[in-house]
Amino acid sequence: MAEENEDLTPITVRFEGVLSDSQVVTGFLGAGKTTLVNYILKEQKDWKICVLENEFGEVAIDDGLGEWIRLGIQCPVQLAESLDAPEDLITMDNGCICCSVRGDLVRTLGSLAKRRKDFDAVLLETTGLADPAPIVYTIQTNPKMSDNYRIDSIVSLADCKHLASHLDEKKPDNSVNEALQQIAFSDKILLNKVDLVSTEEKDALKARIKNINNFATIIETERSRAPLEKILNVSAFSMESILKFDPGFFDDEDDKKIHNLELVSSVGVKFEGNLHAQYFNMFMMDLLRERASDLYRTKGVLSFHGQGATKFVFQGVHDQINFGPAKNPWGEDEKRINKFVFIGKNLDRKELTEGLMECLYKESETAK
Ligand SMILES: Nc1nc2c(ncn2[C@@H]2O[C@H](COP(=O)(O)OP(=O)(O)OP(=O)(O)O)[C@@H](O)[C@H]2O)c(=O)[nH]1
Repeated sequence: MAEENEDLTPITVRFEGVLSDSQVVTGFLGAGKTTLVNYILKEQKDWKICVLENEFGEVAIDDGLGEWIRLGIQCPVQLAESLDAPEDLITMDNGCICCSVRGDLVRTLGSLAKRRKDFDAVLLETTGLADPAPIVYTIQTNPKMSDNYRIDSIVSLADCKHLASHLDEKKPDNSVNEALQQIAFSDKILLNKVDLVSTEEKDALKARIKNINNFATIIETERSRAPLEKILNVSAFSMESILKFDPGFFDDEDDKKIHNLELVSSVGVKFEGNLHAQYFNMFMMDLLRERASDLYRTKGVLSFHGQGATKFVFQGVHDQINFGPAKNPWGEDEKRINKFVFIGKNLDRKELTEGLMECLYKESETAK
């Protein structure tokens, strides 16, 4: 607790190299997360990476506790200090990362922040049963965290052989299907263990994943060996990344309807015009009040009436939304196309589209 209150190194500039990237690696039990982490540590030579692993297995079963284990910092240059010292081992309060570990994550990342010069990035490997949302919340909502870390991307391992059955699993009322949630949250999905399935099985799973999260990039892998440039330092989570929406995302609506067997799906909405700031705020407030728990990810690129060429972007996880101007304004000849992405449960495309279009600014409103 004492550590949480300690001051961290002051930050002068954000998003310009002083922050450490943090990569969240998630995926169901046995999907290949550790294989990915080992592969990254072995193959990449440019970054000093610190790995945090949240174990929830034998330790948890034995004594009800899990542990954040700092596995070590891998770097091209030998570090002076050993990270195997006992004080580097941080014990969780209780249970799984998605339930109660936030305090420990803050403490761990907080103490690591003081040694930021020793590493460039943090890899957080969740347990196979973790819901990634609390990690995102922790890093984004705690100022000490958001001043020191930015989430580069959420990478999910999908086991080609077993994911479908995990997705099919019916959970008791009100409990989440973790496998589904991990897919819904991800920016990058590694379709792993392709060696164990036929092309047809693989394609079927891919279609199903796209139906849940059509926004994430899917990369087929064996032994988690994804091209590093596609998964590291990709800024896939950032608000700016939403400006790089796959143009096809908004077009193949029919395709998404066909397989809509899951409750979780992705909906893209785009239309031209300027939004009425007040109406849009009201729309979002209502939506989040009623549906925050169903909305895993939201992203948007917006043009507002009265804001000149400023392009706005937002991205959110449940009810926590980051909103602000994009790095670059609207181009002189650029059409003011607003784009929105929603990934969540029970999404109604028509309702979302109509609700958003009602937020359009109409010239008649200032005519009087
Ligand atoms: N056939 C095959 N096996 C793989 C592949 N990738 C990983 N494995 C194996 O799958 C098993 C589980 O891999 P891990 O990397 O430990 O999976 P994990 O997601 O970290 O597992 P948990 O920590 O239990 O959640 C290991 O025996 C790996 O060697 C693959 O592409 N093909």
